[in-house]
Amino acid sequence: MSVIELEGVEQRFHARGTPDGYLTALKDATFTLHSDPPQIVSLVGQSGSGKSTIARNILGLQKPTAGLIKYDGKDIFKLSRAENDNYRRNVQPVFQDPYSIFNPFYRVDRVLWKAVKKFNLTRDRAKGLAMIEESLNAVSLDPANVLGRYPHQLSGGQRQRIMLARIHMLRPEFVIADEPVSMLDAQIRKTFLDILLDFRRDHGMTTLFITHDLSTVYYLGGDVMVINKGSIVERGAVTSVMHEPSHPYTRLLLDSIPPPDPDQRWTNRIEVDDSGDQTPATAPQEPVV
Ligand SMILES: Nc1ncnc2c1ncn2[C@@H]1O[C@H](COP(=O)(O)OP(=O)(O)OP(=O)(O)O)[C@@H](O)[C@H]1O
Repeated sequence: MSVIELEGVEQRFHARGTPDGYLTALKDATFTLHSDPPQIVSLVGQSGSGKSTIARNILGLQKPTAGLIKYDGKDIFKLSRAENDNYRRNVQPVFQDPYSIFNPFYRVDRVLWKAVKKFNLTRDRAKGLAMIEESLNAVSLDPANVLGRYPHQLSGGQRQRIMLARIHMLRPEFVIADEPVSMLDAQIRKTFLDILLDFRRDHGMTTLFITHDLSTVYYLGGDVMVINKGSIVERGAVTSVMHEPSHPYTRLLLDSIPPPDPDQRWTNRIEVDDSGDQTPATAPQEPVV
């Protein structure tokens, strides 16, 4: 079992126009994420509340100005090279805009082949291709339909699912998902959330799911943390936090959205048809590494 622990994490940025020249984006953030049992923990808060800062801190993209982030008891900013490689494999991001991850000049295959190579999944091309195809199928993408295409030839939902296929190949312990569905329509959004739920059930992945959308939090279930102006003000099971919020800010947040109607909750899985919405791939389907 692995654990990510945040202990008193603070993130300050230089900022003009503030009394002391700083903006405190995150204050005393303290929480844990466990890989066993796998869990979905949503982090919800308004724009500017510090959600992405937490994601960037955990992913090691931004070193906090105070406090510690530990992986299995070790400061993630002081890991040995081997430990750091292990951390990077086991803590994978999904961002809001997958387009920025893709190089527009390369076929999307490259993102998947790079993962095979970087994390040494196999040296055998045929096995690598089999892994890629299996992972694309696992996220409801038809390999014949997406391999060989360039990023602009795929929809936003397909690009996001390529990132999920990459995660499926790597089987990390933790997924840090920063507003991954906010640019997707309702149908694709649901498909994406179902895949994350499948990953937890089938592959034991724990997800920190960052969102400002409470209906998404309801759908995912699990735990929710509420963040307000850089402080985590509440954490608990989604049902109890949503029905009996203990912090005034959570009540305010809940009051600011229309109450979810349980009868309208998504219950049935939607099969996505990827066949009709794209131009055919003309490029040969060779791996680009
Ligand atoms: N690199 C930076 N330099 C200065 N200020 C920053 C930097 N990154 C974030 N901030 C500020 O820190 C605060 C928290 O930002 P953050 O991106 O974490 O919020 P958020 O909750 O993810 O917002 P959103 O939902 O709009 O993405 C904001 O006031 C933001 O302007």
